[in-house]
Amino acid sequence: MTDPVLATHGLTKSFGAVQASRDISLSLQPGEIHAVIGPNGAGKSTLISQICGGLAPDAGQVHFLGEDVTALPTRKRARMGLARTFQISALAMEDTVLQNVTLGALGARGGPLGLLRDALNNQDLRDKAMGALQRVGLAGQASTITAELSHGQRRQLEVSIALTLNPRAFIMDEPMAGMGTEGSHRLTAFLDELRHEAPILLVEHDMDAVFALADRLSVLVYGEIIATGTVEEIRNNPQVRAAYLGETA
Ligand SMILES: Nc1ncnc2c1ncn2[C@@H]1O[C@H](COP(=O)(O)OP(=O)(O)OP(=O)(O)O)[C@@H](O)[C@H]1O
Repeated sequence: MTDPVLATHGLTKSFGAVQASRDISLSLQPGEIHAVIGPNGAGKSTLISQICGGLAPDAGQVHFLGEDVTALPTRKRARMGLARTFQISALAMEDTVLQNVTLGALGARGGPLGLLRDALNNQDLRDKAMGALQRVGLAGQASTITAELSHGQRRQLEVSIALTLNPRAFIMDEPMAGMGTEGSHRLTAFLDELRHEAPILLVEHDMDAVFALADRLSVLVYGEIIATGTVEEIRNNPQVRAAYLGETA
């Protein structure tokens, strides 16, 4: 097996008496979509926060690109190319699509945020932003006010911002949330292509999308990974069916 792009080793995190992560070890291979599924409160957000640097684990490590990044702040992990897209959108709704991506690209460069107006007029940054918009198919909406985008287009916009980071791995927190059936289908096709840019750790409740996309799934229940495997293996795992999938699989 090739070296994983991202791996956790024995991540453990408690909040008082609640063990939100119990000895979680998982990996993300090049080109792979690895989905993490589990019921509400299973510990998915806690896991993502530890991977991205928002929460420090009580024990365990996070390795990214072969480096132990457990002690690095979120910002440094992001600069290394750990690109998170958010469950709750952090887009500036009153700004144009291009402005949102340009500001994202500026953040990636670590430039002074006090010079926003300069940044928006900086040709290099604008070119980089337009390039990212082209890759997600949003170049035609560059001058659109972000609030006017559909849910699916907002997700594409978030990904285009992430693309300006030169991502080496995507961490996606419920990208299908709030999408209609058609939007989910389109986003599914989009993510299927995006995996070639960088592998995706996908936390998602939409099982149709998960089953269509995931090379591997890990099932999280009460802070613990009870199974990791292919879609077929997970669908047929009696423990998973009992704990989570029920009859929907
Ligand atoms: N900051 C916190 N303080 C105390 N308890 C917390 C905190 N964050 C999470 N928890 C608890 O840890 C457990 C896991 O929560 P987490 O939000 O990670 O689950 P989740 O799988 O992301 O849930 P959902 O699918 O509903 O978003 C829950 O019991 C939750 O109440």
